[in-house]
Amino acid sequence: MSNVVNIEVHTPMMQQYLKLKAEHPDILLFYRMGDFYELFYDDAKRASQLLEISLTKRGASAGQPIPMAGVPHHAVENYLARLVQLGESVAICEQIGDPALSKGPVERKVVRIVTPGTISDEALLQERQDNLLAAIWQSGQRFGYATLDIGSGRFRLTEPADEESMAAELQRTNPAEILYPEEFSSKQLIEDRRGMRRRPLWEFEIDTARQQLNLQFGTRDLTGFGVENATLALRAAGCLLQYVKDTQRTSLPHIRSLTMDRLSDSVIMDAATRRNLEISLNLSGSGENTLAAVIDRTVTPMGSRMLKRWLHQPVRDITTLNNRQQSIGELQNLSAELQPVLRQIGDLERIIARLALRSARPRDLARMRHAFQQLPQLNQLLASSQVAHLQKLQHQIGEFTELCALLERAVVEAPPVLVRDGGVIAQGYNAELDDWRALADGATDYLDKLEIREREKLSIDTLKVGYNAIHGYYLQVSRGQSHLVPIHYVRRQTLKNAERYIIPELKEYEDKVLTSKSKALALEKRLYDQLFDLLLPHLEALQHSAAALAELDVLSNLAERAWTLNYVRPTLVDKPGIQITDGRHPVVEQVLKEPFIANPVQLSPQRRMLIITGPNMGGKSTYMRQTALIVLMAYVGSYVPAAAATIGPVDRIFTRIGAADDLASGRSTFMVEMTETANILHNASEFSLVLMDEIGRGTSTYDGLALAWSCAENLTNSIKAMTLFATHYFELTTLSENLSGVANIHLDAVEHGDTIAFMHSVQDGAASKSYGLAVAALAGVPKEVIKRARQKLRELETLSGSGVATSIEGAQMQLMIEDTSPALEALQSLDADSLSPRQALEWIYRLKSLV
Ligand SMILES: Nc1ncnc2c1ncn2[C@@H]1O[C@H](COP(=O)(O)OP(=O)(O)OP(=O)(O)O)[C@@H](O)[C@H]1O
Repeated sequence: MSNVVNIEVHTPMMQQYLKLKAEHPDILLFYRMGDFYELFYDDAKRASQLLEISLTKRGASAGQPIPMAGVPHHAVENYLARLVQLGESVAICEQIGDPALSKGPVERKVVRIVTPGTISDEALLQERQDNLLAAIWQSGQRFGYATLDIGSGRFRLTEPADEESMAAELQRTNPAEILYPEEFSSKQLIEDRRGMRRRPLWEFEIDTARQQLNLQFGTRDLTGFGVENATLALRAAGCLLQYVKDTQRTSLPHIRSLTMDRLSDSVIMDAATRRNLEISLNLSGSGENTLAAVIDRTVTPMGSRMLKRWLHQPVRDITTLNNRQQSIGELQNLSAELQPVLRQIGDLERIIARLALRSARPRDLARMRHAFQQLPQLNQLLASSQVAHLQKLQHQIGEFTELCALLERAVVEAPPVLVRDGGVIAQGYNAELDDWRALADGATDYLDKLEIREREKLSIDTLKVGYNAIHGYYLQVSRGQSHLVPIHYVRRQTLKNAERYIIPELKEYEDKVLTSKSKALALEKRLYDQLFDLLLPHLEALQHSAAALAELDVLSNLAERAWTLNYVRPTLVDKPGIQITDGRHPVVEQVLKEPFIANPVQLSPQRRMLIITGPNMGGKSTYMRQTALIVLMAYVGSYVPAAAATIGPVDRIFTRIGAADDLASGRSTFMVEMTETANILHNASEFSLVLMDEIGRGTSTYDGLALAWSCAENLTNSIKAMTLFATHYFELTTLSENLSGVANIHLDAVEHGDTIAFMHSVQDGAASKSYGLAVAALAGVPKEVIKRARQKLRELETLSGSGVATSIEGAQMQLMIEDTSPALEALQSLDADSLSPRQALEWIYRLKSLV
C-alpha cells in the first residue's frame, strides 16, 4: 500500500483500518461497518474484480479518495464461498467495542480468518467432498507431506520418496490449500494448484513442530503415533498446525492424533493412473460417468466422502478387506432397512467438528439430536448381525441416550439459524430464562396480583394498573378516592377525573421488563455455550461414532450396489494372478444402451502378458480399464462387476492409456507417453498390474514399434509384471512365440456387408486382420480418401514385403479387392426398391456377367 507512508495523516478510522490491514497484508480484510463489511484501497479493487461488485469511494483520507467496495453482512457467506472457491483467504474484522461508549472509532478486531483449507461452515463447503489443508516440505529427492481435514480432525502424514509419488499424493488428496516453504524447489508440482501459500522457513523448524504437536495432543513425545522419525513429514505438520491455530483463533480439541500413511499399506496408483481410471473425476474434469458416480449411492455426506477416500486408497490389508466383504455380504439383506435410517443421521462428522470449534449453529444441535434419536432403531437393526466387524461398528456407534435427552430438553424443536436472535433454548430447561422470557412477553400475572393486593389493602376500588409510553407503569386512582393513597405513592400525572402514581416496586418491575429481553438473550447465549461444555467431554466418543456411522453407510451402500448391479464377492488369495470370469466395465455397462459383452481375464506367473489386438473401437481400452477397475474395487473391499473373480496380491496399478498433450508443462504427446512409460519401467514389480495402450504411437512407425517391442520384453522378462498390452503393431503378436509368459488375445469383429460389426468379445489368439480403413469409412472419412488409402496400402505392402505385415494385411487387401469389383460398384448404384420382379431377374444375370 504505497499511498500509506505516514499513518498519522489519516483519519482516525483509517488509522485503525491500516493498522489491522498491516497484520494481514496478503489477504483480503473485511472491515465491519454497521451492516456492511467494507474493503478499501487495493483490497477493494481486487474484491470488486473477484466478486463483480462495484468499486466506489468512501470520502478521502490523507488527501486522497479511498477506493471502497462492500458487501452486506447478512449475505457475507455467499461472498466468502466464492472467494474461497477462488483460493482466496479473508480476514474477518468485527466491531467488538460498544459504539455508545467509545470515543473515536469503535474497537475492532480480526476474529477469524477464512481460508480455503480451514473452513468448517456448512455454507462454504461442498457436502460430498473432503476439504483438506496441506503442507509440503522437501529435502533432496524426498518430501514430507501433511494433510488435515478440519471438518473431521483427520491429520495424516506421508513421506513420498520422489516427485512422481509426491504428484500422486497431491492428486489423491487434492487439497484446497497448500502451505509450502519459501525456496521450495519443486515448484512445478504445485504451481497449477489453487490456494498456494508461501510460508517462511522457520515455520517448518523441526523442534517447533514437535513442540506444537505435543502441545496439541497433550503428549510428551510422538512415539505413540509412530511418527517420531518422520522428520520431513513432521516439519510439514508443524507448519500446518500453526497455520490452523492462527486462522481459527480457537482451540482445536477434535484434532487428537496423527497417522502416518505408509505406501506399502495400499495399492499405489500414480497420478496418470488415477486420472485414466476416472475414479471420481472423468478426463474432462467433471464427476459424471466415473466409478464414484456409479457406486456412490451413500445416504450421508460423510459416507460419500469416506467412500471416495476408499476408492482413492485401496488397501492391501487382508483382514480389513475381509471385514468389509463379510459386512457387505451380511448387509445385502439389511441395507433396504438401514439406509432410510442412516439418511436421517446426516453429516454428523462435520457437525461434531463445528461443535469442537464451538461454531456449531443451533440447527447443528437439532440435527445432532435427530441423529441420536435414530440410534436405537439402528442398533436394533444391527443387533441380529453375526459378523464381528458389524458388531464392532455397532459398539462404536453407541447410543448417547443422555446427550439426546439433554438436547431434547435444551433446544427447541425447530431452532432459528443464529443464537443471536434468541428462541433457541427450550421452555422449561432453565427457570431463570423462563422468568425473563415471561417478563419480556408481559406474560406474567404480577401486575394483576399487585392491582388486587393494593386495591384490597387500601380499600380503593377504583385503583388499577396502567401503562403508557411516557410514564411507563402507573397506578391510577379516581379523583374521588385520591385522598386515600398512602404517602409512598408518588404522583406522576393528573388527569381530569383521576390521578396517576408510581411506587418503587412498580418501577423495579418496569426496569426488569425493559431489560428482560436483553437479559433473556444474554442468558440464552450463556446456556448455549454451556451446552457445548456439556457435550464436549464426549467429543472423542462422538467422533468414533460418526466414523462408524460413515463406514456403515459406505458398507450398506456397497451392499446395495452389489445387489442392484449384480456384482460378486471376489476371492482374494496370496497366489499371484488375476482370474476374472465374465468381467464387465462398471461405468461403460451403465451408459451403454446395448447389452455389455462380459469378458474373461486370465493372468498368472505363467501367463503374465496379454498382447491385445483388434480393430479400433473394438473395446481394447474398455477391456483393459475394466480389469484395473475390478482389481481396484476388490482392494477397496467391494464386490466386483463379474461372474467370478480370484485376485492375488497387487502392489501397484499402472496405466499408460491415451495421451493428452501436457501443454501447460510444455511436454508433447510423445514426451508424456515416454515419461509415463519410464515411470512404469522403473517402479513396476511382479505384483504390479500394468496397462499399456498403444505405446510408441506418437513417433515414426519403426521407432514406435521398436520401443513397444523392447518395453514388452522388459516387462515380461525382467519385471515380470502382470501386463495388458494393447497394440496396433501386429508384429508384436509374434512375441508369444519367443517369450514365455506372453499370450495373444484379440477383440472380435465381423464384416457385415460393407460395414464392420464389433463383437466386443475377447478371443484367444491374434486378430486376423486390421480394420483401420473400414473403421475410418465408418467414421465418415470421404469415400475418395478411403479409396486412395486402399491403393496406397497395397503399394506399401508390396514395398515392405515383411512377413507379418503382409500376412495380416493380406486379408485387408482381400477386402479391398472385393470392394472395387465392377459387380459391387453396380450393386452400390442400384435402387432395389424401384425394381420390378422381372427387372430384378435381369439384374441377377447382369451381375453374374460382371463377376
Ligand atoms: N465389452 C463391451 N461390450 C459392449 N460394448 C463395448 C464393449 N467394449 C467396448 N464397447 C463399446 O465400444 C466402444 C469402443 O471401445 P474402446 O474405446 O474400448 O475401443 P478400442 O479398441 O480401445 O478403440 P481404439 O483402438 O480406437 O482406442 C466403447 O465406447 C463402447 O461403447
